[in-house]
Amino acid sequence: MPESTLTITGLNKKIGRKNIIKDLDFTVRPGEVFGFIGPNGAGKTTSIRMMVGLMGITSGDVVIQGNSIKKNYKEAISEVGAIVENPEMYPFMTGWQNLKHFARMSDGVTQERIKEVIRLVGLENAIKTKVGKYSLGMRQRLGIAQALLHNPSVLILDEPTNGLDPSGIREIRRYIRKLAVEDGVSVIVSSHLLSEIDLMCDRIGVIKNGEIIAIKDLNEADDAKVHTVNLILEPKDQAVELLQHEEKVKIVDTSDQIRVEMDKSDIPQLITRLVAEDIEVYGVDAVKSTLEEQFLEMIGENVIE
Ligand SMILES: Nc1ncnc2c1ncn2[C@@H]1O[C@H](COP(=O)(O)OP(=O)(O)OP(=O)(O)O)[C@@H](O)[C@H]1O
Repeated sequence: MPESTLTITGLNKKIGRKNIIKDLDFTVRPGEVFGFIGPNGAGKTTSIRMMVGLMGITSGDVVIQGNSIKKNYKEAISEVGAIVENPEMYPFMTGWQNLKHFARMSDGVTQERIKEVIRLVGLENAIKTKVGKYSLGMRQRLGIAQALLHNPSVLILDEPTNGLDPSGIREIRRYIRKLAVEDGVSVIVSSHLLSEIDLMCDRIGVIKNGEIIAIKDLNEADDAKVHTVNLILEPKDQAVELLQHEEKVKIVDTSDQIRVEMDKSDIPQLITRLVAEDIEVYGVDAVKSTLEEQFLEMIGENVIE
């Protein structure tokens, strides 16, 4: 198996005099779900439009299963399935009729394959129902089924959870994970809300002002991650003074409780030190900072909607 299904190198998009996408570089591995995260206007849709051949590339390249989108456009694009704008489905036709209709547009999609994609997205029981009666989540799944008809190795979904309720989000998450894990499809999902997609992603790439500012592996063991620790210590002033001299501790707030940031593994040592200095420990509460908080810190904003 190749190490990466999709490789983006030095991708740039200039519109007029504005550099909208700047030197994008990342790879997506086989069977991986990659989250493409950034606030509105960061450049997610523009990047995705270049990846799926809907928009010209100013410089750089997108290589899919070894095929450059610039040099071997047809081969590269045949490996991609995508929902970029809202999937165009006919509400007066059943799910099955819609898929038959789209199957006619690509070469070599068999009846068997149509049944297979229906199973993949779990729409067996609703496939004879008119799409007009589908929930938004079911429509999204039908859209995914359509994008998978020609058996692509990469599936690209722009904001797939947009407008879905929590149960719809859970459904999409489940089918996307299944596609990646059981069928080895590489999936790229974009979102401006990390909380909606972090559970389905193996890695995330954070984009801001057209640049990737961080790539984060969500499967890494996180024991060593920095925690926010709330401490109740007496006498407080003496405790704060001691903490100020601790190299591995960063004081965040002392107005009410004492709040610090530190590695969880350093907590026992700190407590030993406090006790040795005759400080009484009434409470220690370690809270891992959520990915959402880390993300907001990275993009330097408190509100991203
Ligand atoms: N055709 C265009 N001409 C000029 N500027 C454009 C054009 N298309 C996009 N932009 C600008 O490029 C930037 C990135 O837009 P893009 O739609 O890719 O962001 P996004 O991350 O997908 O945001 P959203 O989540 O709001 O869709 C924005 O500042 C947008 O105004």
